[in-house]
Amino acid sequence: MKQVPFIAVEGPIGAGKTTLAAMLANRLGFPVVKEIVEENPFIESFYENMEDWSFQLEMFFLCSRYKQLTHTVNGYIGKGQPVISDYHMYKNLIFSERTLHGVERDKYRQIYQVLTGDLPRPNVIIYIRASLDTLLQRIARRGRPFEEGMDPAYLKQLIEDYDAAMGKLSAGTDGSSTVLLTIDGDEVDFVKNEEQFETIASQIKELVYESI
Ligand SMILES: Nc1ncnc2c1ncn2[C@@H]1O[C@H](COP(=O)(O)OP(=O)(O)OP(=O)(O)O)[C@@H](O)[C@H]1O
Ligand SMILES: Nc1nc(=O)c2ncn([C@H]3C[C@H](O)[C@@H](CO)O3)c2[nH]1
Repeated sequence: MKQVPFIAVEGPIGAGKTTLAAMLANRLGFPVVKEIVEENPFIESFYENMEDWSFQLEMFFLCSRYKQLTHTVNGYIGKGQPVISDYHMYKNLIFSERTLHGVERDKYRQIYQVLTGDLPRPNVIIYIRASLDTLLQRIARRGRPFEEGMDPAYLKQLIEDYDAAMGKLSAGTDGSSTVLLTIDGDEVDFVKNEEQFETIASQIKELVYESI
């Protein structure tokens, strides 16, 4: 093994990132890093009025993820221990490029570069793609109150943004070398179908112990 396995699970809202990251961590015996959501003091206000609250919300996510990743590097990756995370730092840009505008977006981009420039990047990304219908169903079933009024057009846009961003990351245009494993979340049900989950786990094992 040449690199310490640093695996990120990504995909639009409700795709199943946290669920799959936890299942894989359990199966492979790796620690899991989960994003901080409910603690974000701006999330309810953001979903009520994105225009007014996006800068505060994006800055909170960016700073908390920066802090969390720094701890992860010091506690695990820097010591040669593998980690599975239910997000990639690049997620900050996927969302902020959509929600911020003008001066706030320019300032955010600069802060993003300063905070993330020297942080290690995942060497494997598991990208869960799913249709708008599937995502809306899962979000509704999960029942977070602040997501109840989410505009489907926002989610649809994020699906497209994710496709564009994952293509860019896998092509390595940001200077990193990343293996991208894409899962069709409409067809593959890793929660109910054990065989399908085992296939994903085997693919990851193979990548981790043979390629990276
Ligand atoms: N393959 C699946 N089949 C059916 N339900 C699923 C599947 N994956 C996840 N779910 C359910 O869908 C909901 C969303 O999953 P989860 O919270 O893991 O998504 P997420 O991508 O981490 O969401 P967020 O972007 O909001 O952090 C949860 O209720 C989960 O139990
Ligand atoms: N705008 C914005 N920027 C982010 O970086 C970000 N990360 C997560 N989220 C939203 C999606 C789910 O509702 C909920 C849980 O993922 O929080 C975000 N929203």
